[in-house]
Amino acid sequence: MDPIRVVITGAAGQIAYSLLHSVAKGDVFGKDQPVELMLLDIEPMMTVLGGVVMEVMDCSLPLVRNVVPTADPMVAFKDADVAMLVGAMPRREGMERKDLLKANVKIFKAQGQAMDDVAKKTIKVVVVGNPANTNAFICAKYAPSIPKENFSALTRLDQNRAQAQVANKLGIPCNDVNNCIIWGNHSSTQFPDVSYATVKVAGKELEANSAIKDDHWVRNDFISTVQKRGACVIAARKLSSAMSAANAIVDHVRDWWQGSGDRMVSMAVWSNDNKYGIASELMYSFPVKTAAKGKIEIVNGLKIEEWQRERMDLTCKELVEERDAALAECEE
Ligand SMILES: NC(=O)C1=CN([C@@H]2O[C@H](COP(=O)(O)OP(=O)(O)OC[C@H]3O[C@@H](n4cnc5c(N)ncnc54)[C@H](O)[C@@H]3O)[C@@H](O)[C@H]2O)C=CC1
Ligand SMILES: O=C(O)CCC(=O)C(=O)O
Repeated sequence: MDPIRVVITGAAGQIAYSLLHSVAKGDVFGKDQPVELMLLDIEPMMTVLGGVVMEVMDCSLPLVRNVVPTADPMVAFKDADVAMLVGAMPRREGMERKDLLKANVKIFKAQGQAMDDVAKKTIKVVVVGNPANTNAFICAKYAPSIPKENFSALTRLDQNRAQAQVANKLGIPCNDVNNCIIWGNHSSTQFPDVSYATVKVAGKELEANSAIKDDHWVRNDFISTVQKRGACVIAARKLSSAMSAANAIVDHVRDWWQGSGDRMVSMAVWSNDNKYGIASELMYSFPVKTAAKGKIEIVNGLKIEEWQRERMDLTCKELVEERDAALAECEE
């Protein structure tokens, strides 16, 4: 099989350090798919990145056909099939993710422009660097020759956090929880929702709500725990999540490349195809299904109650504000 060209930005940073091994050994694209790794970081990090390249080589992994460290986006994105856009400044304690907008959004403008010039038009892009949804919007906007459907932002970490909270509440393994949804922004306004989730308890498939039997928890503590999880990790580690973020990137891109099957998963995607009344031209997280190497389809038609509507609209409002601020920043 021919190798695919996979770009990882922020390649000298902490998330990439956890991510590279999984990508290189076939956890994302399959155990028979060779990869060329295009590792982008900024010029001052080239020595560190050189060390990362040595380590990738020293893993002696058969699927790795080439590793290219570079500080030049035009080199990194040339003919790229997939891009995992991690490189950006992380927030520190006390900041909201949108406080990073000014520092980070122009990175994604420049990378969108580079992709527009040199990447394959079929490239699949996941944006991780925060504020992830809005950075993905900017990246897509500045790559007009690439379909908007090829861009996404990571909310899988939030989905995994939600699944883990439900599993913990019921005392069951995480893989017995399915279809938890993250609506909206990867921020403290996000809406983690178990209304359509199913769980397996004592061998029986049940609706999550009937198994949990605690509406107050589902509408309050559960939501705020997931919303604030990133901040709690920062408070404890003095660094933002990295292992769990890398794990979520693997889940997101694997499901996009290999298909999600019958499961709904959450991805922030171009909002224009939604039937939930969410404004167009946003990167909003929805329940989606994916066919292998195919288009991401929003799962439309789920019944929405009033209390859900309010939360979905609140996070939408924040995304509209972020988008407008980002556009103003990019036009300066
Ligand atoms: N969406 C999500 O679920 C999550 C998002 N994040 C975000 O991911 C980003 C990266 O986090 P970490 O790896 O922990 O940060 P880090 O600081 O360890 O690494 C970031 C790397 O990006 C590089 N970088 C900066 N500007 C760049 C550019 N223009 N091109 C290429 N590389 C560039 C830096 O030199 C550094 O090596 C942060 O913005 C963080 O907030 C983190 C966890 C979860
Ligand atoms: O919380 C942050 O700002 C950094 C990491 C992150 O986005 C997360 O852990 O969800």
